[in-house]
Amino acid sequence: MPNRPFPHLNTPAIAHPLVPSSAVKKREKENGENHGKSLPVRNFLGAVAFNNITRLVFGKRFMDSEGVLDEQGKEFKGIVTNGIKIGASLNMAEHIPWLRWMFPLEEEAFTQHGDRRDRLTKIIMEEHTQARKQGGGTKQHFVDALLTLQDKYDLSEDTIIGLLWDMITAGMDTTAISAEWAMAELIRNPRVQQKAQEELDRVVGLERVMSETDFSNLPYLQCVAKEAMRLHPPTPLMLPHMANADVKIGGYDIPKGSIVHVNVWAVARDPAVWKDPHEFRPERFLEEDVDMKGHDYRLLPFGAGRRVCPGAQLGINLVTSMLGHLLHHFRWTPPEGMKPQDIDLTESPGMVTYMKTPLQGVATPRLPSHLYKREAVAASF
Ligand code: HEM
Repeated sequence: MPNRPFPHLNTPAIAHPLVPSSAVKKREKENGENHGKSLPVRNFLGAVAFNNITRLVFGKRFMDSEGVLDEQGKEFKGIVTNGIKIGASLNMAEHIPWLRWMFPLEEEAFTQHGDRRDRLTKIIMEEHTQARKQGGGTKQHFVDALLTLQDKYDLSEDTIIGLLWDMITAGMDTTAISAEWAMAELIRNPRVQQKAQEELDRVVGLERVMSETDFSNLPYLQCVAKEAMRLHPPTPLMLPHMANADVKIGGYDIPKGSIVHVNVWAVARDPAVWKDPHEFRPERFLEEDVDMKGHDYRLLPFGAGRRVCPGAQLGINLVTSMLGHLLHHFRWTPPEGMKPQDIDLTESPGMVTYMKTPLQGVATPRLPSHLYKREAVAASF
């Protein structure tokens, strides 16, 4: 398998996937002063998504508990940022052929980027190989799973590196964007926010933090995540597909070889299949259980068929977890002087659709203070 880039997701979805370490330190100091302040929600979600993915894929948290990046983390961040930059030019050149002359594919820049990415990934792969050799107690992260299966499935090093980075680019911004849209809807709809918090208080209580095992008892929270992904699928046109045969759909001829985009955004807002499609009303999914992992064509934020998102359940769990923690720990309101309905839901156009105006929110704690302590997480295997 070639080392496939992920151009659709390489758009600048989260402008700052990491909160700069200096900003985090400052934030730590100012913790008390944040009370009542309007916060850039995207920055925090971007940092959480980054940590989630690097821990899943590499078993590493490149940030310490203070939010400071280590050397590898800085290099990793540089590679992600550069990928976003050069990926955007590839997007344009691929999708608007008559503009290609304006966006030369910059082969040299791609080669350099690939080399830099491969260099770092190989170092991390070697660390995992050594750790596995040295002790049986190592955890099975995605990189270990691939390295263990390398011989059995004849996986080249290029393939492994490509798969690792597919996970990183596909799983990071999508989850952070989904959570940001959901939080925007929750601040705009205090009724929904309160109902989700009442459920959390009933199920989790006020003396511990939520965990993934609580999800099955939090049906309304799950509906909130689903309703957010119905109205705001992060990849509204999915990934480009190619017709492998001549087909006729809805009276249109699609010749073999055509590049096809499915507008899942429009399908999920179609008044012919959704009642009050523009209303953010999670209850609709309590009334009717609609699958969102590729089986019900009214709701396809993860696509469908053999190229369906392989990280769908993981993505749902990550978004549900972010929302659950944010709602359980804090009551969220708009910045002072702004009404909930004035939150700007304009989309920034692109293959990945993020909020044009980054969400700002005021967080008021709801739990006892000892539940806000930062837990140090081991940055090793
Ligand atoms: C809310 C979160 C997510 C959303 C909305 C989402 C959505 C999508 C969509 C729409 C596709 C294209 C499907 C198609 O064209 O038919 C896709 C592909 C993909 N996603 Fe996700 N995704 C999410 C999270 C994740 C996560 C967490 C991972 C892994 C860590 C992941 C890994 C992938 C990969 C590897 C592909 C490419 C599959 C292929 O080309 O065969 N995604 N995703």
